[in-house]
Amino acid sequence: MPLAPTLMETLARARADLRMGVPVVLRGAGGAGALVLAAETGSDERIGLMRAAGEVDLAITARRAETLKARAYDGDVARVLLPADADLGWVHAVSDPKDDLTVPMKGPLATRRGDDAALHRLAITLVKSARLLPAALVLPLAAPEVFAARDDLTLVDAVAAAPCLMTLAALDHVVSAKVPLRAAENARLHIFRPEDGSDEHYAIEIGRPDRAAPVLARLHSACFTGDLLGSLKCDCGPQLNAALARMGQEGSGVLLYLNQEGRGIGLANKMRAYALQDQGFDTVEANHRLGFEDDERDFRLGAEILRKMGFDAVRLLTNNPAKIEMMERCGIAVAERVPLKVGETPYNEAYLATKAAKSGHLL
Ligand SMILES: Nc1nc2c(ncn2[C@@H]2O[C@H](COP(=O)(O)OP(=O)(O)OP(=O)(O)O)[C@@H](O)[C@H]2O)c(=O)[nH]1
Ligand SMILES: [Zn+2]
Repeated sequence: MPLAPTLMETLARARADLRMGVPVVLRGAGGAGALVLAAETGSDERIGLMRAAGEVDLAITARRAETLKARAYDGDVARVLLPADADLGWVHAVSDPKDDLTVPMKGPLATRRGDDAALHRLAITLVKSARLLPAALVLPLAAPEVFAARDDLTLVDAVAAAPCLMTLAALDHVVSAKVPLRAAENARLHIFRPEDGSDEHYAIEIGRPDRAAPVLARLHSACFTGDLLGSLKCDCGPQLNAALARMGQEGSGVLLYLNQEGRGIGLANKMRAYALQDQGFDTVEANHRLGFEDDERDFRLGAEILRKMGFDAVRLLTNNPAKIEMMERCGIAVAERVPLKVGETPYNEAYLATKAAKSGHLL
């Protein structure tokens, strides 16, 4: 049925449903499946209905389980059993670390072992890609198709979805036009749109860089607080301006503005991480307590956009060795690293020191 949504399009629907607090159905190997509800957006009523239908687990990441001192028997995932009186407040307390210090969970939390956790893992991948807290309620279903049809829920083929979610979606060049900038009057803005319905990304091309030589390039990840508000908590705004200024001085360059806010966890989760930093945790610890890895960005994206624009070698403006490694691995040669040390303030001194100590940032 060519008019029916493809798997990738169904996944985009599933993400939108989860963000709204609507459950989705996964069909697993062998025909059995699961009903999935994001912990962050689920309601007491829907949780109650799920519990009435069977035994519900709360899937969390091993990172979050570590903070909660719960055993993760499934490697990167833990399946927490719901106590008899578990309600929405309990679900939020397990999935959101905001009150960990003031109202510690009365543990120990019991976790499931044995059987297969593939659907729980996929549930977490889906809620993460919806930029929600990485925690999901999962109810096993014997007949997923029947369940999905009854309540008109999005049905996802979980076996095919797992590899699909690992694959970088194709990017379409939508449009480009001149945008004269303070830093460089001869600038063009290009818009790239991923075919999986996720956020668009931008490229700012300064001058007409020679495609046969390494281009001065910056892979900038969106930072609403730093880029737009002038936050002193990070160095993003000054880095953005300094990179464009350098390209303007040299007369050519390309700045990719990647919509990977908060190192890929989204602005709401980044603000949750900031709130944890107010409690004394550093930038890496805060991500871990929320259940995320230090850095959830996919830098294949940057490489793909560069390639689409005709570049295969860069002089990369960065202090982050992971970006250099990723570029090389994706087939973009890094002819030179150009350091970008600007924007240090008393407020971001500890943040920059943590990045150097824990994420290997070059000083
Ligand atoms: N999760 C999280 N994200 C943050 C925090 N502070 C800044 N960010 C995000 O981190 C990203 C910064 O990206 P980049 O400017 O590429 O920084 P980088 O990885 O250190 O690399 P270079 O600047 O190239 O050296 C942006 O997406 C910010 O929104 C934080 O405390 N927690
Ligand atoms: Zn920032």
